[in-house]
Amino acid sequence: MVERRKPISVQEAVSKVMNHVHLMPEEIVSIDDSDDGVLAEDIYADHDVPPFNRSPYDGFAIIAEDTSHASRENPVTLEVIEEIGAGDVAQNSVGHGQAIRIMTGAALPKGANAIVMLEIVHEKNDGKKIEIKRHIKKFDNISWQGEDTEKGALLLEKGHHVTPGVKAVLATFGYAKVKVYKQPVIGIIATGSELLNVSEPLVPGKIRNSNAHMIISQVKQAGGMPKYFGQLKDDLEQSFQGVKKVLSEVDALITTGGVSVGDFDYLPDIYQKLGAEVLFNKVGMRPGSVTTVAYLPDSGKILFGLSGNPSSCFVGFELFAGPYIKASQGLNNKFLDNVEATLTHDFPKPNPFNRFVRSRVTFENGYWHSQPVGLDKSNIVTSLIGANALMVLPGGTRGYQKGDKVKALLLNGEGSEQFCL
Ligand SMILES: Nc1nc2c(c(=O)[nH]1)N[C@H]1C(S)=C(S)[C@@H](COP(=O)(O)OP(=O)(O)OC[C@H]3O[C@@H](n4cnc5c(N)ncnc54)[C@H](O)[C@@H]3O)O[C@H]1N2
Ligand code: MOO
Repeated sequence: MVERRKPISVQEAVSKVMNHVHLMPEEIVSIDDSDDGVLAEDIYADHDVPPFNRSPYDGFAIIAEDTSHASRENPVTLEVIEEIGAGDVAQNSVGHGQAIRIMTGAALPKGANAIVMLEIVHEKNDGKKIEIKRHIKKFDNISWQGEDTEKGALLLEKGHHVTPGVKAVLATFGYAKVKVYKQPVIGIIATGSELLNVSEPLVPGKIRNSNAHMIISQVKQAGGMPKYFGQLKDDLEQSFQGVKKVLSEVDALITTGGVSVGDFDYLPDIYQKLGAEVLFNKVGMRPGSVTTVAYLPDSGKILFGLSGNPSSCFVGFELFAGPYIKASQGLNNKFLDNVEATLTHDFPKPNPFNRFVRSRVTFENGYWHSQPVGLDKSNIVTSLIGANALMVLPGGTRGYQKGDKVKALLLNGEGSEQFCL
């Protein structure tokens, strides 16, 4: 008689995983090697931005009051005394009746209190004089020192993801090198005697291994460095030796398949032989109920036993392995974002467990809408094509109806600090 496993809640399973996160060490990398990394230091503004008052336009730096009576009929004429480009500092200060020709980004010359754009002046005498036919207000068109950020401001806290925008900020403050957390190396092993490599032709009884390739990209998306060790046949001793061998080369290991209660589901035996502590082996969710997570107390490494069924494997990764990888890399926003959405179709399946339905969410007329994609079965692979969210349908109901309000976990969102169902 096979042991009956006792499911724990998804929330409980997530906290068990989070209580076993092993934070990666810090490293210093060059700014262009920090893409998609996670900051291991706070970033403060060590100077004002812009660092000086400057011109946002190509034009002329003038004293605004000189134009107070200017009009179409009565233009004011100013003498151009100098020309400066971005990077230059004017030698002269602007006096009454004078102007300095200035290019975008150049420092505002002393004496000037407004910039007038090139397009609205009339140049005369080979550019030695300009005519202005309207009143220019004091402080018009000045990009002020510190208007972007002031010296001393905390701009980014450690644990922030390095995005292109973050890199612009790092460069602004002279971070040629930046402290980030090392990427965890995540080992991947697919188990199952039925598995063929992607390049092999189909033969009766066999299927191609899709999970490994899916997980490789999920690991990358989560910020980890995938290391794929290939496929293992359903043989206890070989699988045990295979798993044991790769453990020294990885920070965490993901296997797929072999976690259920079948005769050839050897992962539970392998965990036992390794002396691992099983954190859970059944979760109150569909798909992915057999997701198993074990922990090696000696090395602090975690073992994710994801289901072999493609959709279960996908969901198990997104709920548990993805947040673990992000947290081990120090990322604050480690969990999937969620939005409240309106269900676009009836979903009549009764729900004993929480269901995570592959869905497509869209934002229309100020509201999120969530549409299930494909068949909601754990062995289905094609429903993963269009899914950009996992719609959460809490268990214990007779199903859901079009128009019901549901939560949807965004697969491509920015992430959230809290796990929220
Ligand atoms: N008596 C019971 N049987 C099953 C239970 C149960 O509670 N009692 N749970 C079912 C559920 S739910 C799931 S999900 C599966 C999970 O099984 P495993 O995680 O042990 O996975 P396998 O048995 O190895 O494979 C399941 C399925 O997925 C295919 N597979 C496996 N690996 C891959 C891969 N890398 N790429 C693509 N497809 C893969 C495999 O051929 C099987 O069809 O167990 C139920 N049974
Ligand atoms: O674990 Mo299975 O994925 O519930 O369908």
